[in-house]
Amino acid sequence: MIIETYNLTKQFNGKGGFCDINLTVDSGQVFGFLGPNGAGKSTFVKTLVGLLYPTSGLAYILGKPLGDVTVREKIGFLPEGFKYHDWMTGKELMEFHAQLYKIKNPSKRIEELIELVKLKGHESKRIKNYSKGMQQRIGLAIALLPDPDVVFLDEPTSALDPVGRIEVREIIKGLKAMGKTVFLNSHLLSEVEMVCDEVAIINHGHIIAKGRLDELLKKTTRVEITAEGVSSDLVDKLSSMGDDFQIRGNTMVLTVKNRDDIPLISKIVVESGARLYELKNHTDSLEELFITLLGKDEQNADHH
Ligand SMILES: Nc1ncnc2c1ncn2[C@@H]1O[C@H](COP(=O)(O)OP(=O)(O)OP(=O)(O)O)[C@@H](O)[C@H]1O
Repeated sequence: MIIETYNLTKQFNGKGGFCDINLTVDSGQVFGFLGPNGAGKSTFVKTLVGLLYPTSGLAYILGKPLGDVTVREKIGFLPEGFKYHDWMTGKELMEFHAQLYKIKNPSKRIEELIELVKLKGHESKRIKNYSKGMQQRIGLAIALLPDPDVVFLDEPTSALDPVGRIEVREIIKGLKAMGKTVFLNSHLLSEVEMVCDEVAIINHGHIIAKGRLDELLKKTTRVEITAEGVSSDLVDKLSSMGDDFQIRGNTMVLTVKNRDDIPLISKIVVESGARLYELKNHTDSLEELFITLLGKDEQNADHH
């Protein structure tokens, strides 16, 4: 296990931050940590990389407790909106960070990374002349300098244009292919949907959903059935098969946990004697799931 947290909590004078987070991230995963602004994503990552001290709970990175110095050498971190020494050139900035990481003979590594983040030809320009996207990419190269086993990226694409986003997405996929674990903080859901294996959704410092992306999305298949001659018996049966059952005229709508329930639903409708005109299903995108879960959490909220 690369990351394990047990009731990990960080609060600032009893407020903000995050609370009782239990997460595990397997080796080689791209893990998406999602939540609206102020949900606690950055505080969580800063706590994991050792920049903030937790209020309570336990966590292990690469099997070692938080703050272990040997682990810090194997962690890469791209902070959100980091302000670099902008009078330095890209190459100087990387050399400076290589020194901090105590990397011996870093020239080859620096060259490879500059290539990887597509800054070849720009390495002798000063950071202040870099575009936001280039600054983000040099930050990514710095995060990768120690050849980390796990890399934490806090909103790596928020400053980027669509082309830059695709490039960062490709880099993340490349890291995964190299067997690295990537922990990605983001509020850009479609991005996460394209690269992540597992996600956790955080709201007001609490996890409101987590799991494999494909399974979370499977859980919310909306089925719309249009039929005539619907008996009350059929209504009873269908309403017990899923959540949020509604009936409007000839149309019944329900949410089923498992997409594989759909053939069964059509069988039940037909066998009840009703005439089935249409059966549509719609699996939520991550964005729709996110909005639904946040909405439910706000309704049930007793934590804010
Ligand atoms: N140093 C601090 N002192 C006091 N409160 C803080 C501090 N840092 C963060 N918070 C509070 O903790 C909560 C979580 O903030 P955090 O920055 O972790 O959220 P986030 O999900 O990363 O949001 P964003 O996407 O806007 O960066 C917020 O309510 C924030 O105001």
